[in-house]
Amino acid sequence: MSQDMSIVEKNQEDLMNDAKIRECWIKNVCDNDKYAKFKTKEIYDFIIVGAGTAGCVLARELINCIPNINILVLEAGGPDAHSNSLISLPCAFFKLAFLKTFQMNDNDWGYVTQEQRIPSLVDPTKEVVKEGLPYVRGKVWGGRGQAKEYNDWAAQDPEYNIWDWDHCLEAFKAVENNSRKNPDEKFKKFHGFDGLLHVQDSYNGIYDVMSGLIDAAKNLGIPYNDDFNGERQNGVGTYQFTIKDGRRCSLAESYLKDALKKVELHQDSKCGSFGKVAAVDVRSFAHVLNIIWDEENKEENIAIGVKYFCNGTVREAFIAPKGEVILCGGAINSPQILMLSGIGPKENLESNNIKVRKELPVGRNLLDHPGCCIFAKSTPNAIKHWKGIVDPSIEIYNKNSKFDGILIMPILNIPSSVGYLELNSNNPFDKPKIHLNYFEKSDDLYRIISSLKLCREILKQPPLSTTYNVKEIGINDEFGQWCTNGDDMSDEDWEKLIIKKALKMAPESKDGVVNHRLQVYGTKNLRAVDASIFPFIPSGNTNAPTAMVAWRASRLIAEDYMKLC
Ligand SMILES: Cc1cc2nc3c(=O)[nH]c(=O)nc-3n(C[C@H](O)[C@H](O)[C@H](O)COP(=O)(O)OP(=O)(O)OC[C@H]3O[C@@H](n4cnc5c(N)ncnc54)[C@H](O)[C@@H]3O)c2cc1C
Repeated sequence: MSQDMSIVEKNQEDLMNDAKIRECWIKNVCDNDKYAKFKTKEIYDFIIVGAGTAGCVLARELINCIPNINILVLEAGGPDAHSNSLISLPCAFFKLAFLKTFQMNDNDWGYVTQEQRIPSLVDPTKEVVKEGLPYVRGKVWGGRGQAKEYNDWAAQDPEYNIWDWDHCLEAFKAVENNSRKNPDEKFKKFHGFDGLLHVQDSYNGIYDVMSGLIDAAKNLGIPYNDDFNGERQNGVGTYQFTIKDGRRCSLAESYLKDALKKVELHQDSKCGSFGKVAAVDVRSFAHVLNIIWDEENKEENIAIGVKYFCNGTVREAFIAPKGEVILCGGAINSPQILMLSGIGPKENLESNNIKVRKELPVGRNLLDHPGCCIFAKSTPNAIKHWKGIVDPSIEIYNKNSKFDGILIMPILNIPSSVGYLELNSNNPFDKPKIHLNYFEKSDDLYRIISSLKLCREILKQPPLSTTYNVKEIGINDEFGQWCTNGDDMSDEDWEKLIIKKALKMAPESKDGVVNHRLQVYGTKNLRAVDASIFPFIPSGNTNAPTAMVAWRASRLIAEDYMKLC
């Protein structure tokens, strides 16, 4: 490698300044300029791109697993305390989405998906067209699924065994800090109590009407479930939330801030002065543009650092020997960075004047959980919030809204339709084209329509219909357009209503982009560790599975690093 890979030398004054800046970071005050002037050359053992769920867990786990390393975390957004305070409100997403306010602030990437045209389920000779959707993606420091799904990850090849349910459960438990009161042995088998991701039962307890909703579902033969992250995922019941003291528990708040506390000074044995600071540095408003490759060994695609934009200038950060660049930019941005760096589908790269270093199906396995809402009025003040599941492939939950009533939202947890994304241009600030392909496969449409129909039946059941005077008032798409209030919807009406709108871990022969150790095929020193690597999307909310992936990845990275010592 061409760079001078000696560790950045710091004198004692620098270290004191570092400590001050670190303190500032912990208080959520960032001052990039001040920081930048103390660095002569930016060299780190690990460069993590993105301080979202995966980046925060990974930074904390690596700094604690591997002795004497330093880590740079580059995040395009800012610390979360700077951002919209609604982020920490447990139920704010619905408000944000409906009001479209989230996309108007700096904590979002402002993506809009491509228009969709799919064959009609009712009349296959026709097409149903739906325009692009605002696609919220967090730009800020930042359910689990079923055992079978992780065993499917593992079944891809013998070496993928490290992702079977037992290994994943170990990681889920390691990150979890569950505060359920008096957990029984069965609960303890599936949950952790010492991690930093706080999980709790509904903050407000169970309202009468929630019990009413549960009873209404039970009337239709749906069994009760008191732990959707336990042995089975189907049934009706209340969810646990990643909340601490009434606020959403962000991984930045827990994992990243904990990572920042660890600072070790290592003496340089030759001159006796301080040689290395082992710590995590986080740089906000630092947009990574592309990977820097070792141009002396072109064929090997050796990552040696990243180019990033911060405070109006393009900067470079490099990795030390044995170091790695780790992409944690999320399901849209990690593929985009790879493609901008020459790793991706040949046609899309060449049409954007990007030299192809390695042809891989980057961005071709884009999976998501589309949903739809059904609203019903009830007696005043009956509901605050509640969440439950009926079937692991379809999730139904409700939240309070501007009227007294229930909002039930079926979500397609196991979609058959697969989307993709592609570069719009070779400009790193340009948004990629996102093709969600929601409901492209007719069984997705069939399942979501069936679940909406089931919701209507639940709403008609006592005690909802009797004690709470619940009456359906309409169905609404994901971003707030009222579509209908009819009882007499034809199949065609249902269809029109609903159609509105990645880096796979797998063997290379099966369209994989990263291997079982999350290393990008055809490259060296480069991994992707985030929600983009799911080979199949877990049938639940994806935050905890992403944290689990990052925890598992930290162990794999540490193992590989130690082997090189
Ligand atoms: C609106 C919304 C609501 C959600 N609600 C829930 C929920 O209630 N429960 C749940 O379990 N899951 C939820 N999710 C999903 C959850 O947020 C994701 O599963 C999780 O954040 C994925 O983690 P990640 O690390 O892959 O990506 P992210 O958390 O998105 O992190 C990626 C980070 O990388 C940064 N980044 C990207 N590109 C660059 C670049 N070029 N340079 C520097 N930094 C970059 C981004 O700014 C971001 O901070 C929700 C998602 C959304 C969008």
